[in-house]
Amino acid sequence: MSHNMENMQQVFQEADCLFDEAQVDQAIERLAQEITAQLKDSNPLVYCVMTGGVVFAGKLLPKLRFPLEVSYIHATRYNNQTSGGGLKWKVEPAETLEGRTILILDDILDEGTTLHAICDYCEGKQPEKVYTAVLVDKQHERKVYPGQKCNFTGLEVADRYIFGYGMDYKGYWRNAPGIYAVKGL
Ligand SMILES: O=P(O)(O)OC[C@H]1O[C@H](OP(=O)(O)OP(=O)(O)O)[C@H](O)[C@@H]1O
Ligand SMILES: Nc1nc2[nH]cnc2c(=O)[nH]1
Repeated sequence: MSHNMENMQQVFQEADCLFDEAQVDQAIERLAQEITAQLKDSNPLVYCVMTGGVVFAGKLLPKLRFPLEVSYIHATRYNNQTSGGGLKWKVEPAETLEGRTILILDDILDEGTTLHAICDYCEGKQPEKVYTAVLVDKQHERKVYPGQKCNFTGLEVADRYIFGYGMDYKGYWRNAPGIYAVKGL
C-alpha cells in the first residue's frame, strides 16, 4: 500500500465519529419531511452542489415524493485543502431560473461563502424564491454575516474539520458512512 493510502487509513481510524450512519439518515428523513411540507406544490428546480453535495442529494431526493427537477452546479473554494480561498465556478446553472423556485443542496455550511455566492448568483436571475438545504451547519462565529442559516439544516457540528457523507479530507473519504472529525483538526 502506498504511503498516502496508509495515511488515509490512519486518518479514518483515528477520526472521531460525530454522527453514525443511522443518525445522519434520520436527520435526512426529517429534512425530507420539512422540505416536502414547504415545497411540494412549487415545482422546484433542485441543484446539487458538486462535489460535496452528491451523497446528501442522492439520499434526500428519493424521499421527496412530489414533482421536481434536478440539476447540478459546481462551485468550489477549498480545492482539497482544509481552509478555503475564493469561490470558483466550474459549472454554472444551465437552466432558466426566472420565475422558478430553486432549492440548493450542499453538504456543509461552514463560513457560508459558497452558499452566499451561489444564492447571490441565483437571486440575480429573477427566481420566484431561492431555498437552501445543508446536511450540516458548523458552529462558530466566522459566518459571512452573523446568524447566517440555511432554510433547512440537518445537523449541527462542532468547529472541526469534518469528512464523510460527501465531505472530503484531502480528496478522500467522501464515502465514509457517517460524519467524522479529523484527529487534531
Ligand atoms: O461555507 P464555506 O466555508 O464556503 O464551505 C462550504 C463549502 O466547502 C465545500 O466545498 P469545496 O469547495 O471543498 O468543494 P467540494 O464540494 O468539491 O468538496 C462544501 O462542499 C461546501 O460547498
Ligand atoms: N470536508 C469538508 N469540507 C469543508 N468545507 C468547509 N468546511 C469543511 C469541512 O469541515 N469539511
